[in-house]
Amino acid sequence: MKPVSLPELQALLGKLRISANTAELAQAHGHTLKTRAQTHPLEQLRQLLSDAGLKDIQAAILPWRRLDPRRLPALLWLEEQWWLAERPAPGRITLSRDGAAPRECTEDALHEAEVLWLRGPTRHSSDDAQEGQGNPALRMVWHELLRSRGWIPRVVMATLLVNLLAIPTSIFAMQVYDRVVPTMAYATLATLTVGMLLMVGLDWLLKTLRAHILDSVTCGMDQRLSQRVYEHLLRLQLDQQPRSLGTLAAQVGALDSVRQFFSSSIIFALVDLPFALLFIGLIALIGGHIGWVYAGILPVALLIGLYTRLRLRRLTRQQMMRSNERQGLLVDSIRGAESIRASHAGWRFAQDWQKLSQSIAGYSIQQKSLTHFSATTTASLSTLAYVAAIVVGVWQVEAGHLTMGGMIACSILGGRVIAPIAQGVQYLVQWQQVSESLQMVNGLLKLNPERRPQQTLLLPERQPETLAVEQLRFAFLHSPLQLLNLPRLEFKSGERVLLLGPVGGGKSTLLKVLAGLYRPSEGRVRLGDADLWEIDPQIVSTQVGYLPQSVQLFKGTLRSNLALSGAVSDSAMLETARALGLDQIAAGSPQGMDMEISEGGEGLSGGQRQLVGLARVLMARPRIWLLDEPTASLDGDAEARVWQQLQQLLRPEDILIVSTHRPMAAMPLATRVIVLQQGQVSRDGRPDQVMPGLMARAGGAPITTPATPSAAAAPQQPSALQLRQVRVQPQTATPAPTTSTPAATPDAMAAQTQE
Ligand SMILES: Nc1ncnc2c1ncn2[C@@H]1O[C@H](COP(=O)(O)OP(=O)(O)OP(=O)(O)O)[C@@H](O)[C@H]1O
Repeated sequence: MKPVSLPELQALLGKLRISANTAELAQAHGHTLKTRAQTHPLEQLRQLLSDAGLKDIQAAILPWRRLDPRRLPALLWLEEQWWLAERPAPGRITLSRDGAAPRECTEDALHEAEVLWLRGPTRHSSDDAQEGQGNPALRMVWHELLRSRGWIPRVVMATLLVNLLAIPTSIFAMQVYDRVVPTMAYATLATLTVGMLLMVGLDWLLKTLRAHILDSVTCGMDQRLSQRVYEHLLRLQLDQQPRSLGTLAAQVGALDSVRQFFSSSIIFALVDLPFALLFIGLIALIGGHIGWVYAGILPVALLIGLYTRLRLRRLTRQQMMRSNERQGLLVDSIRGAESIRASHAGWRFAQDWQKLSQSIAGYSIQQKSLTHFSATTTASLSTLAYVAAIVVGVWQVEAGHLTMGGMIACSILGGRVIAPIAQGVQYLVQWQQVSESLQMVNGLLKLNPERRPQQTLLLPERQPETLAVEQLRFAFLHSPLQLLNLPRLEFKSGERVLLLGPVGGGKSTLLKVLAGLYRPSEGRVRLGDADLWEIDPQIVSTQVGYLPQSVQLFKGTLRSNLALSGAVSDSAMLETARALGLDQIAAGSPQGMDMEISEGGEGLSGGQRQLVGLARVLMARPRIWLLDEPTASLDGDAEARVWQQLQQLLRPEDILIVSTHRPMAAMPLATRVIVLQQGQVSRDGRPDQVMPGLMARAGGAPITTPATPSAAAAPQQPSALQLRQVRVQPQTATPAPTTSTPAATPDAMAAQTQE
């Protein structure tokens, strides 16, 4: 493969909207060709991009069949030349290169091609969120805020009265200075004082009432908002879920600051700010030119707020990103404490933590100093405004336009102007933080839910006879790797399928797609006659049972973990627990089935966790059973028990699809074997057609496997591979033979399937 040609690279960068300086790129290209002529084109490209100042660009070279075509444009190495490949429409690919006429071809024609794929700098979630689709988080907060509007007039009224009470206070001061002090009129003073006491009492009452109303409104709102975000998280299309736990947790938590900001700022905008303007008018009425002093500080304060906000923008973003990373690191280190300890990797994690903390601290210091700058500048500005008001007041008194009392009243009212202005500056500064939080929540809310809202879902009454995929392709969001490419694969009623293949071959991914957990990037999954994604997920989950490769247990009891959805009778649970040997765990605990399980299933062994997961599927008795490595953590006896149970529970019309690296133990059940390699079916047939070839390649003696369920009792030959004792009842009524079956190791299976 030759080094990447410059015109095609420039064209690709242009298509990807990665701005590059043409001269620098050309210079870097020439330099790389000279200095790194012997290195791999990918290495050359990385060096070239780095020399041209293009940082954070991901690059990968992969065979065409591994590329998710939706990730085009990319460069293609075809016919000993680099081409720019684009996909104007599904199934259509256009190829172009400098000096050649563009041409169109089908995806199949590119089978031999290699792809050079580039991806621009990872954008911050907020950048994504700003694109087109509006601001769902903001809409949601406003919707909840205005949902029961009854609280707004009450709070506005209370705040209005509290503000109005400032007027009597200033009038009181004015009267005392102008009337009481010159004449020593104690009766007037007493009346005014009683009046003021009443005002203070009323002020206290109103403020308490307002706080109470606001608290109860925001508590209810908090509940509803967090519930909506959490439910969205639960309904999220699983293949789109962010991989960083830190980001995910932060996205859910970010709503809090948004809500708090809006519920307090709405009062500010509705009452405090208009009142500040009203008070400026009142000051102008009483003190003439003093009003200008307060009117003047408004724009200055606004400028301070805007300037601080602007400066905070990048800092807040960076600080949040680092905080999310640190959160993710914390979660990882708690979950992986054993591995960290065992590998003596603590120092590396501590180092990462230190780096992140240092970076967060750096941003925090800058952030804090900016926030302090705005707060102290506004405070100084307020004092300056007060001094200026007094100076102008003296001048006004001298001119005979203002009394002494009027001047005092103006300074009291001035306090009522300055407080909201200072508050407004803080809101402006806070808004930066809040808008970042909003973008984070948006990042989560914009991820697609499993089913479209308002989608009319199908509710098929008949049990499905088949499960099939058609023209299926699957790739994770933002990944160029096509993990599944299956033109057609059908599973019929009564089939017992073993899914084999090397590590990373796509077995788990296929099972998740079949279970409706991952949505195909292209193509369809058909459950019976309907598209699985058109069927109500409740129906899908009753018809399709899925056992994940690693079973997750949750904080609670053994009972609550077994009956995760709560819809299982006690007798069914006990029966299944007994059949799988789980009753022995319960018997070993004083609380029996109510024995406590900690977060993440701590307290149970790996095998026991797997049994709990299996029990969940067994109790659900689905029509289609999708089991991912169901016995990987079990010993021989437990494994045999599992297959026995499955054999008893499976109805003749049920479909069983099992992914496994230990196929021989499950062989008596199997009626079909599929080998999946790099997301494609490399073999598919009856066990007696597929297995001998596989075993021979794996270095084991060919074995006789049942072609049909009735042939399952046929004794099997032990191979040179690892021997495993299992006792499995054949599917027929014939007595169960005790078989010594070889278990192919993952490595062996990987070797077997190399074409
Ligand atoms: N969440 C993910 N994001 C991106 N790639 C993933 C993700 N999960 C799995 N993959 C990739 O998908 C490919 C197929 O993985 P999968 O788990 O389906 O393989 P498998 O055949 O079940 O392997 P194993 O036998 O080890 O369980 C792997 O190359 C893996 O790197």
